[in-house]
Amino acid sequence: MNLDQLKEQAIQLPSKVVAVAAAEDEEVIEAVVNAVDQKLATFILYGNEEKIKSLFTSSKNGGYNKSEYVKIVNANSDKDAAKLAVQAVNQGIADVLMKGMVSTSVILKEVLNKEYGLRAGKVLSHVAAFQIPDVDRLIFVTDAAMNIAPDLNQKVEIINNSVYIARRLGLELPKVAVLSAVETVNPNMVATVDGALLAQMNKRGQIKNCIVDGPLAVDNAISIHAAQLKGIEGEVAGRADILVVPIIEVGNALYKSLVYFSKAKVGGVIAGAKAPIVLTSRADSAESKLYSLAMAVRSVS
Ligand SMILES: CCCC(=O)SCCNC(=O)CCNC(=O)[C@H](O)C(C)(C)COP(=O)(O)OP(=O)(O)OC[C@H]1O[C@@H](n2cnc3c(N)ncnc32)[C@H](O)[C@@H]1OP(=O)(O)O
Repeated sequence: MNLDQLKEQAIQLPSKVVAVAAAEDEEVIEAVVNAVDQKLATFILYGNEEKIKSLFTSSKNGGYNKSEYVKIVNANSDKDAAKLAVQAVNQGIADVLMKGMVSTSVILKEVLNKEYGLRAGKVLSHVAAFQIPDVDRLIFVTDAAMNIAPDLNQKVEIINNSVYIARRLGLELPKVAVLSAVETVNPNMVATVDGALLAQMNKRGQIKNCIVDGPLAVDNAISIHAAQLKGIEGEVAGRADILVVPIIEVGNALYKSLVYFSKAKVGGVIAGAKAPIVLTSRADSAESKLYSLAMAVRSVS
């Protein structure tokens, strides 16, 4: 499966309503126009109404002629836009939340709001799916965007969320590599200890529906040759589908390196909430935002 096939599958599903927080951004509007044209979703756009309309009328987006599929709701600030969009999802008016030109922490704080947010009693975490040139499968990376320095229990939930998304996308038994700098346990490196514990928890049935191994370095997680050179055996080494990073900085650097150095395509969602949340980086392309929307639609249906 690649991201275009994923998008095609999502298009076949009943259309979903997406609430966008602070939609006044060219790439966001381009993604919205593409999604509407491809019948992927309909939208409620929260933000500066005037700016949003002017972006629609810019030549690239071909005029605001999508009113049947796009509703605009004026908001006085980014925070207001985030709050209104979150509330729309909470109230079931929309099925998916999408971040526009609002900072990640502002929208996530609204998502975590106890009164009107999207908590579902689980850890929320980001799952990104990469289509990398010369790699024959999607590679999932988690968590590059939400949990800053997760502890062992949070890592269990981060794995569960990523496995849920991978399975929704058709991977029956995802192979999960818990990343560290080395593949042996070093008590001074928490990530190696957590990797070993998570692998054991998986063997004992405490983490289900996947095969977990760790600690593994990136090379022996994704390259069979590298794994063989180190004498690392097992079903995950060299064949990992999901890479679990120890801290957000590692995930974020891996995410951006794949996009900028390897020309990877990416889609991503936050899982574990009442509804999927599309949280791409501001610099992500309109295409990437569309893949993220497809991933969200696919994971909610
Ligand atoms: C990948 C492309 C996109 C990007 O590049 S994104 C850029 C990088 N990402 C970021 O900057 C966001 C990093 N994360 C954060 O800033 C913060 O963790 C975040 C999500 C805003 C939460 O911050 P705060 O509101 O300060 O959180 P806090 O620790 O004080 O907790 C407040 C309440 O929320 C809860 N909470 C926090 N993170 C959670 C999670 N992941 N899942 C479920 N619940 C969570 C936390 O337990 C606490 O609950 P309670 O009030 O004790 O009931």
